[in-house]
Amino acid sequence: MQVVVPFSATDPKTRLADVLAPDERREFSLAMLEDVLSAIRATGQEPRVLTTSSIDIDAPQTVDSRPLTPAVNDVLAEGEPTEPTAIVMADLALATPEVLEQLFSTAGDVVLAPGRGGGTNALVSRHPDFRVDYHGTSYLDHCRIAGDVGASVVEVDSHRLATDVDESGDLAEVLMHSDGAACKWLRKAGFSLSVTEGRVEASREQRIEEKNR
Ligand SMILES: Nc1nc2c(ncn2[C@@H]2O[C@H](COP(=O)(O)OP(=O)(O)OP(=O)(O)O)[C@@H](O)[C@H]2O)c(=O)[nH]1
Ligand SMILES: C[C@H](OP(=O)(O)O)C(=O)O
Repeated sequence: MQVVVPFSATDPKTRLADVLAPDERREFSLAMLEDVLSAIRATGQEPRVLTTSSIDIDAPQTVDSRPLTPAVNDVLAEGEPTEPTAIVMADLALATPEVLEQLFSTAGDVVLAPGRGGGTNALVSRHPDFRVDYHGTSYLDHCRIAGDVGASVVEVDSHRLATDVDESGDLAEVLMHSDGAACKWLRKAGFSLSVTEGRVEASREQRIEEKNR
């Protein structure tokens, strides 16, 4: 199986801009990528990163500056017809080898791990004609596309794979359910769990320069 991890290197995680500065978003994205690559390697697979520009990581990488959908569709089109392809997003900071193994070993022409909010956080394609169409309700779109090419679809129901880290509310999930590089990065940056009106959230201690203003 080829396992490909798409990664946006230039201006990643813009939806976290309310809580993280641009450099911090880049660092935090790389920490999540590190966690995802480690979890994939622990399943025995060797991941390849599909990145928008060259990055300094210890993993094979392919640079493709085009948007996500055409870049991934080229990977699917160029794969060996007999070899399954897995696409695993780089912002799955809660991913473990166990849930990835479940994804990789689930039988089906197209195996989808939906994200909360309509996305497709990870998939395996064993069908030569399956293609992706990311963003919006991509989970529903991928079910339809699979149906159109006559591919069977199986869903993997996993909290860890459903939790992609997009918005500030998702940071609490990382602090609660991970102890990897992304969690450590958040703690070092001053984030911790707090409970406000019965809701758990990740709040950040005031930075020293702000306190001194
Ligand atoms: N290769 C590649 N990967 C992408 C691209 N856009 C997003 N990704 C990756 O695809 C996954 C899902 O990304 P999104 O959450 O939709 O986008 P994001 O750039 O991480 O965050 P936002 O700017 O907040 O939308 C993450 O692993 C991203 O790093 C792209 O244009 N090319
Ligand atoms: C790539 C996109 O991610 P989201 O924008 O849902 O995080 C999707 O899964 O379609």
